[in-house]
Amino acid sequence: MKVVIGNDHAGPDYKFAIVKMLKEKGIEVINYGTDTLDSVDYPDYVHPVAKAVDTNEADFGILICGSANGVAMTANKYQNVRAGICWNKEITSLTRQHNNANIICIPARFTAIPQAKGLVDIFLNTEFEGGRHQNRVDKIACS
Ligand SMILES: O=C(CO)[C@H](O)[C@H](O)[C@H](O)COP(=O)(O)O
Repeated sequence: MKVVIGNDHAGPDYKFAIVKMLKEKGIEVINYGTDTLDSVDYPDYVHPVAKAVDTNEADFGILICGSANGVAMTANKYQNVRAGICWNKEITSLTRQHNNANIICIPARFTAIPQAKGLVDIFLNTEFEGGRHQNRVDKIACS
């Protein structure tokens, strides 16, 4: 499994903890996020992640900003990206099971680091259910 990760200044510590966890599990992870707390513009760090997922260079993406809204809005501009904002376990499971999300967006300013690590673990280990949900996912595209 190949994972790409991006974050703005709200998320370096979250990113470091998540990357460490993934590497310990033997998962390949590429860091496109900023590594400092200096203020940046989140789209600059989202586009490389979304492009990698959109083109199937990566299996999954992880995006982190303060509220998760900005990174999700940017990533969902890409035709093959389904980015969902995840802040608890059940929402995270459903985002995979029902929506076949390929990018998890984590609100760093509204989750703790251990919680965020747990959500990533759930996201990467939950299967899409298909069936009626496949029909709905197929209708997301606007053209
Ligand atoms: O949450 C975000 C975008 O949805 C970003 O993390 C921004 O940082 C957030 O909008 C707050 O901005 P600030 O410059 O960190 O105050």
